[in-house]
Amino acid sequence: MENVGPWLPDVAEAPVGLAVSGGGDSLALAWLAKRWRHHVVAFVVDHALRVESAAEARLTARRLQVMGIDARVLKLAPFPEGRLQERARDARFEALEEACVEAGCLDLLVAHHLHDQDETVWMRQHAGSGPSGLAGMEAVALRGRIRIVRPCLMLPPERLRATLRAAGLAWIEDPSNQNRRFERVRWRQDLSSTQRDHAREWQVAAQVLRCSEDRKLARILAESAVWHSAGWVHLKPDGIKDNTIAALIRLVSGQRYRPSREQVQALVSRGQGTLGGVMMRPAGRFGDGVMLVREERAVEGLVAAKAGVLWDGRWRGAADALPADGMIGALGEGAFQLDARRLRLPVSALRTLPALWRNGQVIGLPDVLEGIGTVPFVWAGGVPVTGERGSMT
Ligand SMILES: Nc1ncnc2c1ncn2[C@@H]1O[C@H](COP(=O)(O)OP(=O)(O)OP(=O)(O)O)[C@@H](O)[C@H]1O
Repeated sequence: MENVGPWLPDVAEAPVGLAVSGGGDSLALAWLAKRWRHHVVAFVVDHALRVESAAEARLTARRLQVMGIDARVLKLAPFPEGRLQERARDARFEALEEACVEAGCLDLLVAHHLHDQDETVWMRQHAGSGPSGLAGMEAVALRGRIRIVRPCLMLPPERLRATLRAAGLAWIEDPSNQNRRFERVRWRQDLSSTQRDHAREWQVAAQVLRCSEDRKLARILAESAVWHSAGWVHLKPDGIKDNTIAALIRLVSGQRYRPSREQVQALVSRGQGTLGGVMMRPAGRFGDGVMLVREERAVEGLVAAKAGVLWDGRWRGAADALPADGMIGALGEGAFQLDARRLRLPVSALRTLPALWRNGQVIGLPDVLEGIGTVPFVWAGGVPVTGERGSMT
């Protein structure tokens, strides 16, 4: 576990979180984790997509308790039709992140193993991914307010199952893991050991390349980009390159995914425009180069001002300052009486800041507007612009 640390001390206030589906891999990880530390807490997500899922989640929680592990079942609300696997994964991670924060966990262990990694790399190679994709899943990655840690990434699944058998423990076989409708399942069943070896070679080579590209990107950004606490970036002319723009679009939009290479190239050659929920245009009164600002048309609508709620994937309201009947939404029209010039902000950055609304009126400005804002909002964009990967170090 040293390779994927550093770890907080093993204390009750900061347990390590375990994502346990109830399948063999994650149950084996839970069993091993309990031997490694006293203070762990398991989260079992019930996607509520199959009738048996609630009973399975309860059974898994019981199995974990028998191992001496505190287990909590997180039941997901129904989600819309279409892109089922992707939606389920996103909703699962959101629920897991929320539960980790509540339980005081900084780290969440998931049980992806060597074969999962082979399949990921193989599928990405087929989809024409560059080094960033071919480098596969990271052993350590930041996601929102937690670290996702994959300690089993170098272990074949047989080892995990053998651990459970040796301990005399049972697990659940999810029927969707056999459903050949899903591309991953087909590769899981069909990849030969030679193909898996190829995938591992591509992965290692891509990881080395990705690391060095990440370092270069960090250097260029340090020299040419200025991040402003109101959620926008000024990028000097030397820094205007495809990879910097792609990374900054992801940062400013609060989204987890970068836009495609082709779209970024087209934007860079146009010199201005919108992409991925971000507007890029000449920096004007702020100097040479361009500014990247959240696109007003793309911001999320009003959300109820509940404790810790994330708005627009970018801003989180501080709990005790939010009135129960308030809503969080873009400042938008509420900005028209404010002097953006005096506040030293682009108008578009001002309009896309969060504000507290009630009955169509702004009742609280964000405290990033020094001197006039009173409502504490913290930047909570999901990923850092570089260095999100453990392999950077
Ligand atoms: N319903 C769930 N609840 C909690 N964690 C989950 C859930 N589904 C997946 N995970 C976590 O994400 C990891 C990867 O998910 P994936 O769907 O590939 O695993 P799985 O097929 O459920 O297998 P297993 O539980 O045997 O790892 C799991 O190992 C587990 O750590």
